[in-house]
Amino acid sequence: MPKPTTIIFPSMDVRGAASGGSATSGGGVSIELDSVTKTYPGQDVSAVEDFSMRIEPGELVMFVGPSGCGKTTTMKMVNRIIEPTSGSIRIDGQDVLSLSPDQLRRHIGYVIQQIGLFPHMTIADNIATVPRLLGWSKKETSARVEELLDTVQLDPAVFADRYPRQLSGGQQQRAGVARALAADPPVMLMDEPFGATDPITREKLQAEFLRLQADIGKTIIFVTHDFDEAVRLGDRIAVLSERSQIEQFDTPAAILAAPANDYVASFIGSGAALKRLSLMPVTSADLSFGAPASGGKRPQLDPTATLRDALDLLVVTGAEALEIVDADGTRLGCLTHAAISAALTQSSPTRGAGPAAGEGVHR
Ligand SMILES: Nc1ncnc2c1ncn2[C@@H]1O[C@H](COP(=O)(O)OP(=O)(O)OP(=O)(O)O)[C@@H](O)[C@H]1O
Repeated sequence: MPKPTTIIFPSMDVRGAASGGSATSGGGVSIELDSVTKTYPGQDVSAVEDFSMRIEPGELVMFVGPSGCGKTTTMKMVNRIIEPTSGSIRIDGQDVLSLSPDQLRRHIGYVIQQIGLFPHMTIADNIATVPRLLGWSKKETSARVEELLDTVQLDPAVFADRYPRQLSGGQQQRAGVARALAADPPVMLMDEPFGATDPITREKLQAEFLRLQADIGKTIIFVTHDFDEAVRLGDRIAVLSERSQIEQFDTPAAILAAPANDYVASFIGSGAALKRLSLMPVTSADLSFGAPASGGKRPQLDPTATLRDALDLLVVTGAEALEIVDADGTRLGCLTHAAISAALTQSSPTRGAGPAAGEGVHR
């Protein structure tokens, strides 16, 4: 992949030179917001007030909160679609207010719910927009377009020359992600990117996105209304209330195990224990090695499955225990209801701590 013509985030200079040009080589950079406030003209109350947060390179941070709490305003100040009233924002240590907004936006991927593909341009031309603005050659640009269409699982032979209206909602969303990744930006801002898709497409896009992020390791701010989406995707979740006040900022496992207050607890909703089990691999429970009880055959589960999968299987089959067996057929032990309950109790992390051992199976 060609290198951007202008490097605006200092550490990207080093990484860009060393990357050798893979499709997904960018890595991420830190984002720091320091006492950021936004008061819209004519408004008495700020939409965002005194917001401070540091996001580590390569981290995927979810902003969750009710409609109107200031999630989008906070996020859009990072690429200066909205200008802060006061405070500072640094990307890779560099003050974004010192950069030209156009330059800044070419180095920050942006994906929104409405997708924002240009309707009169083909999918290939849509994806090529930023590389062209950055002065990449035709050959480099078309190679990049093809590579990205492959990355988001849209066959270039089928989709490159189509127009957005000739794609399904989920396909358009994938093309939107490809366009945001075109110039390999170190930072991505995603505003309810999967919000308009049906539940099945949404789950598929989330799974694809997790696989992609495991490779590309961008620094991502991802806005969602959906707490379950935040749990599934986020390295950390910021639960926000009015004026973007941070009620809790921690890993999904830590928030589920120890919500900071009633507001956060109400946001988690029912089923916190089940949500936590979906973050824990079966191997985080104590597996026992006794012989199968009544000689009957027990249902089997792969060690990559979660404790939530295990509980589902126990309930559906009515079995008293499951056998955990790896892909080579080696028996790792058996898993009981009691062991699942014990794993849940033992793994309760203290507030502010990282994920408990074995949690975080989604990444
Ligand atoms: N251009 C604007 N002028 C005045 N007020 C605005 C403007 N844009 C947003 N607001 C107000 O700022 C507050 C925060 O809006 P924002 O869009 O950031 O919230 P949000 O949490 O992203 O909401 P949603 O989840 O519904 O998208 C809201 O009260 C909104 O009405």
